[in-house]
Amino acid sequence: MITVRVPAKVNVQLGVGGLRADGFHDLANVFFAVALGDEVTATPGEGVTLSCTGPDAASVPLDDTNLAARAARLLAAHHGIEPGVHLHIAKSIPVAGGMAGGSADGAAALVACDALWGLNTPMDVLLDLAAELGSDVPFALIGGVALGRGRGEILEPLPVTGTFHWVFAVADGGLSTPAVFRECDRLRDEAFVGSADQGAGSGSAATEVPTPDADAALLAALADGDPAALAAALTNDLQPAALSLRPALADTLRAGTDAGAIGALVSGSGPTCAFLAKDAEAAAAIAKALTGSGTCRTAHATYGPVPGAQVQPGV
Ligand SMILES: C[C@](O)(CO)[C@H](O)COP(=O)(O)OP(=O)(O)OC[C@H]1O[C@@H](n2ccc(N)nc2=O)[C@H](O)[C@@H]1O
Ligand SMILES: Nc1ncnc2c1ncn2[C@@H]1O[C@H](COP(=O)(O)OP(=O)(O)OP(=O)(O)O)[C@@H](O)[C@H]1O
Repeated sequence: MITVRVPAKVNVQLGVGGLRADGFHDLANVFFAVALGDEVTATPGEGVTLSCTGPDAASVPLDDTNLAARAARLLAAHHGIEPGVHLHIAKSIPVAGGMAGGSADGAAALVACDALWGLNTPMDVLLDLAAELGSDVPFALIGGVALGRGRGEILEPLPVTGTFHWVFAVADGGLSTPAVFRECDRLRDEAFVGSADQGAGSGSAATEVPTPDADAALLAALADGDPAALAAALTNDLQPAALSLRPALADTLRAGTDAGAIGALVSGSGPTCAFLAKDAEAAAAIAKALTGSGTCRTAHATYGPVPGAQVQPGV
């Protein structure tokens, strides 16, 4: 039996470039791995079977569409073997929450099956398989803090000092990642049509947005371990789209700021909201205030960065 612990992520910068011909967007995506995570346990079995426990377990598909099952099959196919595994997902990461929960389980299943089947697959091969599964999956393998370029799968680990304290406000119900990217494009096209420039280009502003760069002030804040500077530099180009689809998130963001958060943003494609706190004590107080605020289902205090998918010793 192999148990792998895997982190959720928050994007401390999510710069979204133009819509590509393949339907993806080029990103400047600064991933940050947090201690809030899932555990995936692999035991020998026939074929690939799944089970899941946790508050959101009813929303997790237990068929071949589950990213953990897809990961097990992809790894077996890569090595030309028949997969034999039961995967149990102990789920703490909110489902469809913008924290890459499914991607985390995919990464954890790659690592767990690799160990269970004694394959010793090199990390660069695991990263390629992870990128086939989804744009967020490679980061869940490495964890820490990293810049993701391309559609988010081309990773460069970033230097970071110390520990940052976070609070995550979990919403009722999820948001579909493709729907949020589509809304981002729609808002960009709408802004273009309303601008004085209209008529100058092809008429689709969404395809013409240049790919953003990582923000130098944000990278310095991470390297210096400076929460106030990081709070000031947090940005998410998907936030207007998430707020457009779920206007009540503005109340959640305000409730966290009113409770003392030094920074607040929508996590990835949402609807989870992320709050940076000045220390662990402040994070606990903000989580308590948010939980009682009526603007979210629940809130968790946590910290990071933490490593990516890791086999748990002796389990
Ligand atoms: C929003 C983020 O979570 C930020 O880290 C990611 O960009 C999303 O990553 P993910 O959930 O792993 O997404 P994927 O499974 O690769 O893609 C799902 C869908 O999201 C959209 N998508 C995703 C990544 C990207 N760079 N551009 C996109 O437009 C596309 O419509 C794609 O079909
Ligand atoms: N292991 C899994 N855990 C949760 N959802 C999964 C899993 N595998 C597949 N899914 C499907 O993927 C959808 C998105 O789930 P997920 O929790 O990964 O969203 P997310 O955190 O918003 O993703 P991201 O932040 O990467 O955009 C779910 O609604 C579910 O149908």
